[in-house]
Amino acid sequence: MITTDILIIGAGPTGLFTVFEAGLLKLKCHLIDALPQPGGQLTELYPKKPIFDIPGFPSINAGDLVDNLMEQTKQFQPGFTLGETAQTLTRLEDGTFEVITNKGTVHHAKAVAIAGGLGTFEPRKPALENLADYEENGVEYFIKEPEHFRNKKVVIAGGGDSALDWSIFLADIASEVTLIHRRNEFRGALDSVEKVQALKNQGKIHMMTPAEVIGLKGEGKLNAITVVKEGETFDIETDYFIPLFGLTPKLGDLGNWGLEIEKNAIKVNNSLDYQTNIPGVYAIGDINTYPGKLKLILCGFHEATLMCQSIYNMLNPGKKFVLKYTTVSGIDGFDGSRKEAEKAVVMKID
Ligand SMILES: Cc1cc2nc3c(=O)[nH]c(=O)nc-3n(C[C@H](O)[C@H](O)[C@H](O)COP(=O)(O)OP(=O)(O)OC[C@H]3O[C@@H](n4cnc5c(N)ncnc54)[C@H](O)[C@@H]3O)c2cc1C
Repeated sequence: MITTDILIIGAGPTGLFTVFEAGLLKLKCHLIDALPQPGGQLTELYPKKPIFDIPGFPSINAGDLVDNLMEQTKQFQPGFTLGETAQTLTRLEDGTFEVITNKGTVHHAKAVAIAGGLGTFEPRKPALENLADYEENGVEYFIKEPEHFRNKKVVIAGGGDSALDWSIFLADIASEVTLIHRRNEFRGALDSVEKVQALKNQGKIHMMTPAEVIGLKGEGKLNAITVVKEGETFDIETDYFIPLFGLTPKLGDLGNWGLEIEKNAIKVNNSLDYQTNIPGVYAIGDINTYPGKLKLILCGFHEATLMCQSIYNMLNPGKKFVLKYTTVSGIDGFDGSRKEAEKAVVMKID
């Protein structure tokens, strides 16, 4: 069992920043995310897109922002359960919570922060008759551990950034990489398309376009796929088939936790602390709704900050807490008044 002060469901930017704000208050955090890596939409949907509305950064790539957030959380040593979905929430008699994931991991926490964004991202699956027979038996929708594919034959299908980027990455790891797309044009970044083209020319990636996977074969485990290309049907031997057709966001199990839901989002008390109708359960970032809600990264950061203050007060009733700033030294330009400044900036918790 994993025990923590705040269990954060969702390791997107909002969940990650919560770790920092909670850490300042000496509250320990553990994060669960359905995806195999942190970063939420930023990592999964637009890692290379620049963002222009993060205060202090005139422009920052989404992937770099996630790296920075991870760096910022490090000092508070959060725990991570990645690649698992929070499935059930139970409020125990003493007011604490038990959350169990789809893989049976049990978490115990004093407060729960749902930072689930648009919900879990469900992979779009190809319409293949016996697909379910091969899921986790050769058919994969996420690449959690690239080493898993070392010296294996891999077929990737898709025309977006994920399909291109993983084809490039696995070209150096797998014994054979085949990229199949039903159109001749790819939707991904030009740079990635050029890299794939170069690897194709070097014989490191086989590219098949326009082509489509129409069947899966193998006794118990996948060992071949059937492809149709320009009217011709043939089999390709492979160890893995990885369709990367994008992800669909779903509120999923969170919708069955007794939370007040409005238009696929969790209703919160915005004027105070983003608490839901279940005391001790909060919803922050894209997943919540209240009058005037804006689905922006900086709004998630703000909500996380107010929520942490509320959780601190809930867990420490009557304890005086003076929040000031996080910097204690290096304030350039302060001389005569520096003493006063330092007094003001020390975090005082008790
Ligand atoms: C193309 C695009 C461009 C954007 N550009 C900007 C921009 O320039 N500026 C800006 O401010 N915003 C932008 N946004 C919006 C921004 O990405 C979101 O506001 C932000 O990602 C919200 O962060 P979050 O942490 O609340 O949620 P998310 O980033 O969605 O992260 C939520 C995480 O929770 C996980 N999760 C959900 N349910 C569960 C569960 N039951 N169990 C386990 N894990 C779960 C998900 O897997 C996900 O990783 C953009 C969005 C898109 C799609």
